Amino acid sequence: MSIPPIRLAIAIDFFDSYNRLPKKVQGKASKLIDQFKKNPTQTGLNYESIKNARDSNLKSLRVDQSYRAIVRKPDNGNTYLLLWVDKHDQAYQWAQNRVCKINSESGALQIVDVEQAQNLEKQINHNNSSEVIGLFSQISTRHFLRLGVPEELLPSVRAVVSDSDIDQLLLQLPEEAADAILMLGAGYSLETVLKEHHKLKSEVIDPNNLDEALSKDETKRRFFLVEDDSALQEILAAPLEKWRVFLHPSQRRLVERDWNGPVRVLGGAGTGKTVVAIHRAKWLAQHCFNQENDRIFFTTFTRNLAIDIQMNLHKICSSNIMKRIHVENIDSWVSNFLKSEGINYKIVYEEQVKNLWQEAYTIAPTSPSLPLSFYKDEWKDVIQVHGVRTLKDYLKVSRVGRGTSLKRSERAAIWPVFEEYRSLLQHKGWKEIEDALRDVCSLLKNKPGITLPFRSIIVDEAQDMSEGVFQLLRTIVVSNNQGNDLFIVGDPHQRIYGHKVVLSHCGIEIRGRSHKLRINYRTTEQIRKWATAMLKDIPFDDLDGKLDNLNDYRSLLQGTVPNIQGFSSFEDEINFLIYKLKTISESEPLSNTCLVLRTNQLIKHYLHALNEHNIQAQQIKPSEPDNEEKPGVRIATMHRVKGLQFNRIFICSFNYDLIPLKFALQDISDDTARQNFLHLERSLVHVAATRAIQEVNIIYYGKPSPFLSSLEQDC
Ligand SMILES: Nc1ncnc2c1ncn2[C@@H]1O[C@H](COP(=O)(O)OP(=O)(O)OP(=O)(O)O)[C@@H](O)[C@H]1O
Repeated sequence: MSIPPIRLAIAIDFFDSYNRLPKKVQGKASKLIDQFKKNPTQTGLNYESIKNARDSNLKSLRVDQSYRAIVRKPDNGNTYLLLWVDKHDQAYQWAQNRVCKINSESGALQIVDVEQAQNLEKQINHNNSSEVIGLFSQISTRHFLRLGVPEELLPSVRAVVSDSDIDQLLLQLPEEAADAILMLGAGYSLETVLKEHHKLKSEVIDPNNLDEALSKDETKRRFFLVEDDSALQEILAAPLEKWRVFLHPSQRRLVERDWNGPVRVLGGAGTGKTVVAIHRAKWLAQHCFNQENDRIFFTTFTRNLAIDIQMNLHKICSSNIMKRIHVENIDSWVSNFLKSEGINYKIVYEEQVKNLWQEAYTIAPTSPSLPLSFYKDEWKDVIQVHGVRTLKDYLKVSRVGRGTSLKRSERAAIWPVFEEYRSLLQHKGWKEIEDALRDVCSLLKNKPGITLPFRSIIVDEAQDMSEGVFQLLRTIVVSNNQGNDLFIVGDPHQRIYGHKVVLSHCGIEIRGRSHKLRINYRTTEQIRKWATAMLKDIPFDDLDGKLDNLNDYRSLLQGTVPNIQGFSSFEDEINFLIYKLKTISESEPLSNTCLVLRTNQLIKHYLHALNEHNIQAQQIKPSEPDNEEKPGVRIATMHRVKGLQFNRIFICSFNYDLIPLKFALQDISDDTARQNFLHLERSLVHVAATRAIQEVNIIYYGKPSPFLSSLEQDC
């Protein structure tokens, strides 16, 4: 008799439990999966019932004498689920408390720990008076189910009266429901939440149709449907990086669809923006732009980030798909493009033009009397942003956002300094990146015969890109009404280079296609909270002229609050640091720990001190990726750690004079520029802290940073 096709789906938790098995047992479990996959009804497989199971479909299978796998055997049909593997008693205990079933309203397949759900309800009720009306009393049971709340957790959801109840609840909800409850708790209307989760309409759900349930985005977050043996072997061979397979439904919805224009995705640190952008590139290359000459341009702010992206793309894309994805940071692409057109001027940055500014400043008038920093900011924020080339244009241009007002006569008086600076640049054969961007735009628009292969552009770290960059990207990928043209991800709270953009000013219309990611996958809730409190009361834009906030941003991981410790001298701080590093090195490689500092100068001091104490250290240099193979603690500036992650972060020398950087601040005379600088400094701390997976240490000597006192009330 021929066996009807078997379908096997493996739960995300199975892979975790599999990875914890001793190597020998893994081999046996892998053999069992193989057997099971071929024919789950064969006689060699002995399904054992589980005594006192809440879900009678859960059975155990023998891996060897001591270990058991837990599977869900269907009453009918041919879809089997592999759920867990563990030592005999632990596996049985796991199974006794769980039910694995289809949510009657959302249609997603869910695994619920019933005992934990009951304890949660008791705990929430215990904390609150029965007189208080639940936060979500207006919302019907059907709506909650539709948003993915399992039946077993409904009493807990009903009992919620405070934010801290929500925090407890989030840890037990399936992720789609956690996302929805987070939004409701943050004050979004039910309609908005239903719409965002594509649940405005109710569906007819067959609670026994596993195949239908497995096709839902929500189920794909926690079950891997085995369709291809080699993919499964690959997953079992190495600890699984979950982002490669299990996208959150809100991530998957952004990736796998045709968009009829530019898309903008915001999300706090660690919410998987880069992961989404990487999967999006793969999906586009596979499904939309799959002709021989089609290319997708994946760009980001720095060269290091581009290298990381390329490496991660390799993990999920075949070499054929990789051929169609071009990854390069924007400045490098601009420079290479100009070279390919025979234009060879040097593109220069702040450090290289310091002396030129000093020289141009010698001709500054005594009235109005303005410091050099004012000229540099005026150049960056007014003249370059608006592409001003003549005095006539400068007299007309809007200076919105600058704190010091200037009469027309004063503008005219200071103009020669800018002219001088430009002529010094010209004399050296140098240009700033903003001018280079304009040159590329004009070449693309005016020079016949230039054709670029890019059908679509993906932008990561969009918060650090200038309007000049977006104008260029818009020019490269001319809107041809075919959609899927631009996919932009970023987080204005992590802006550390100071460019603010309004996408619509660059011809990029994102209305109806702007989305947000809310669940932080990297860091613990305690660290996320601390890092977010650092930004309290600062208004942040949404890259398109409106405001964004982090009210509905949460982590589902728990840990300890950042440890803040002060010392009376540098030596004392170093002694503490050495003691901590030695302790850490007893249980894990120091390469998982990074020391983060405000300046390059400080890095030298710390490297020297570490060396004196025989602690191996690797500096993560500005223009090189971190070599993971090299042993030793990592050390980097706050700017350099952007986009990276480590188990433990030490932000060192968190001193009064260094954070914010006093010598840079005292140079700034313009009030608005000072405010902006302070915001950037806070964002730098936010970025540094959110690189940590597990632990953040803030250490200082002497007087602590003033940023710490503003946190005391919040954390
Ligand atoms: N669906 C997912 N499942 C499991 N882990 C995920 C998922 N999405 C992202 N992650 C993990 O979360 C971490 C952060 O992801 P990613 O770097 O994409 O976030 P991000 O929003 O770009 O972060 P940042 O803005 O802070 O640089 C990574 O370790 C990534 O592997």
